[in-house]
Amino acid sequence: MTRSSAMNPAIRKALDKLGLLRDIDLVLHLPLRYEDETRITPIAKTRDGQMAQIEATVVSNEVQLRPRRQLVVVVEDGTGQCQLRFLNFYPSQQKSMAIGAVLRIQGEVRGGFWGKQMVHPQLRKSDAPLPTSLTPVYPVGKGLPQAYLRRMIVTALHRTRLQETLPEPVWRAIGPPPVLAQPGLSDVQRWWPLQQALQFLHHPQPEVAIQTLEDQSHPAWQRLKVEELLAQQLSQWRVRQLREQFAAPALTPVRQPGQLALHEQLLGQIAFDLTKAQQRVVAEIAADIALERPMHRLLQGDVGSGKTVVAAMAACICMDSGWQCALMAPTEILAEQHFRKLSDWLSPLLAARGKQVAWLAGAQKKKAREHMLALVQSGEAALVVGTHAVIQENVEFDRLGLVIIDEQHRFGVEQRLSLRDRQRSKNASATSAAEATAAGTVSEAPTALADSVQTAQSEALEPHMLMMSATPIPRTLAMTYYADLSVSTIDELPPGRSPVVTRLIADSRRDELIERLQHQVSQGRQAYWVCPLIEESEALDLSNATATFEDLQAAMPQIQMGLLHSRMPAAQKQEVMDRFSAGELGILVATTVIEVGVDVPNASLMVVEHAERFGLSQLHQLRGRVGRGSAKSACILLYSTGDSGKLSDTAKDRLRAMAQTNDGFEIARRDLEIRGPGEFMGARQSGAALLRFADLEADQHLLEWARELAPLMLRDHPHLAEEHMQRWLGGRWDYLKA
Ligand SMILES: Nc1ncnc2c1ncn2[C@@H]1O[C@H](COP(=O)(O)OP(=O)(O)OP(=O)(O)O)[C@@H](O)[C@H]1O
Repeated sequence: MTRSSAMNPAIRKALDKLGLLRDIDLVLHLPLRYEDETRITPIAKTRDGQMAQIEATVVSNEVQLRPRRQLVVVVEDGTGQCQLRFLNFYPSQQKSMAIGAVLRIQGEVRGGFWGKQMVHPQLRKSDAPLPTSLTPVYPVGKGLPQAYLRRMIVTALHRTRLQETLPEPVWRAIGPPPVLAQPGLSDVQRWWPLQQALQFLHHPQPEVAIQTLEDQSHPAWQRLKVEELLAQQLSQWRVRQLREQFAAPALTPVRQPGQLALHEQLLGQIAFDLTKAQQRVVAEIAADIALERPMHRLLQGDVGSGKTVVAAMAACICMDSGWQCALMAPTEILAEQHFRKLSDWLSPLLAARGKQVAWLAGAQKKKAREHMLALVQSGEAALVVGTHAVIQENVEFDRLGLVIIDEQHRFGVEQRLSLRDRQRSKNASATSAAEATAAGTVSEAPTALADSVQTAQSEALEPHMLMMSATPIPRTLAMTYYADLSVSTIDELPPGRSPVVTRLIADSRRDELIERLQHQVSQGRQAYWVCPLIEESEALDLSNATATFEDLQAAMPQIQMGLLHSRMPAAQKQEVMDRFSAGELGILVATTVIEVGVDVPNASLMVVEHAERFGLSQLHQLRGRVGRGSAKSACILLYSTGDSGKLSDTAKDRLRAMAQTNDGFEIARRDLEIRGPGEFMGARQSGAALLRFADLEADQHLLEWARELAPLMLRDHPHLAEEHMQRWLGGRWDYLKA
């Protein structure tokens, strides 16, 4: 598109904001709705609430001062009269509506005591020819006039000749796209060529039912949705293909003669047997990291399903193969918890091999950090656990084979990439030095080492990635935005868990609740009391939690309580957590720092204050802190209706969903329904292309088709596939490569 250099800056800004940079972007900017300006309706035939166009003569025109200053014009067309009201108007407008003027008037008709009325209708000269197609109404930003955008789009449509990227030979093997069955239409009639579909959607003929356009069930819309979904699937497949070109170390455990491998020793050491689901996902991960291309796998499992031990097994297999493993968590509390658990399990086993577990976190003292960095660099730290500190510039690994990221939602895509990219080059040099000293288990296993060194010599190796998430991803999302990841799902809880009972209680019954809680805690149960996050201010957050803590202490003086919030120094946080874990504290008052991963099986009660302020997945995470042992557990969602005296509909939906189900998948599905994919996915999708036209739930049948076609199209028609992605994703394609 050649943009005039004289373009008004506000318009330029609005166009940029809408991503309307090229002709094709304009052509793909489709109407929100349509207005029918093709017909004139006699006033007598207009209905209350209808958008109508009338043509009539002005019979009176006056400025009234009550109830406020307004221009009231009455028009008549021989079948009836209609009153036009303008609250803001220029003298020139008043003039153009002089008595006797014939006008074409468009607006919503309202019936009232004074007869038919239109408020702020649009006016046109009556001698302009009537359009022959419906008038599109486009999404416009601030500063972009609708009429201006309409003209730009007409020009762009005129200039653009779209090559058909989906001719029949492309999809012959899997059959035509399953566009909505329209009685009486053949497949071909339903499958509109793209150019025709776009022309039509911008300027549809008036005889088509507006309903099928606005609910997007019309074949032209279906065509567009298929296009969009296909572009998205193609890009995900491309990401996968690109990644598969990179090389990774094949992590195959090597056992020293006469000694069990680490992962075997770990199994012998933990106090429980892995569930079938845990065994299956360990096997899936082991098979994947044994390959010489980087694993990119999501390990999902509901809260409390036992992901940590699976991560530990993966780490052991990596170390058994002579490579280092890094495990990162989004908060210090969680990272520390992982560190403790993994150190308990593995430190003695690693010590016997001259190796250890290292700890890296932001709040660390300089000396301790330097010591850890040296261990990581020399390879003596076979396992490195920490927060974001693990991916900072100055952390150099000797030979990093596997990165495990807990709660991947909270790590930005860029952070993940930074780790991967730095490591890719680092591994290249580390492995090409044939003397690479591996973790003890393989230092005397020449074949495995020689093999991995050989593969690494010519190419850079990139570590395998395992992302863990306790927010299960609904199937439709997994098929679209996570299509570049392999997924392992722990779909079974460890035995002996009883479901958490969830109750909704109004804040007005707080005293009653405190009384019951006091009774339960005095019987030896432990409880969390969670205070809401106040987004605008961390300070408010803190004072809120502190105030609640003080109130609760005053109300239950004989109960030992602890307070936990994100501003506390790490050591103090740890001390409070330790005392709670050890059963010394009956109640832990906390902000959402405990949301992810905190594991104190003995705690069986949870109160979430102002539950209406939390998101659904977040509530599910919080609730997952109880019900982790065999004791019966309960979660009380305290809600407050605030000044308005009632809850918003979404808050009601969320709280009801929580009370109805404990199933993380069901909760994720409802969360997606309530929030939509953009918010649901948070960081992962910031800036990335979300679907504009297709709807993940409603258009699932089209999605399945696109998913089936994408790999075939890339293989058999790569040029058309490329053209298709360029058309739909344009500049956003680079981001998706991440
Ligand atoms: N197979 C098993 N049998 C019995 N207990 C198990 C089993 N696997 C894990 N556990 C125990 O279940 C609890 C929850 O495990 P873990 O902390 O790994 O869960 P998680 O999946 O990480 O949950 P969250 O996402 O809520 O943090 C832990 O106390 C763990 O020791």
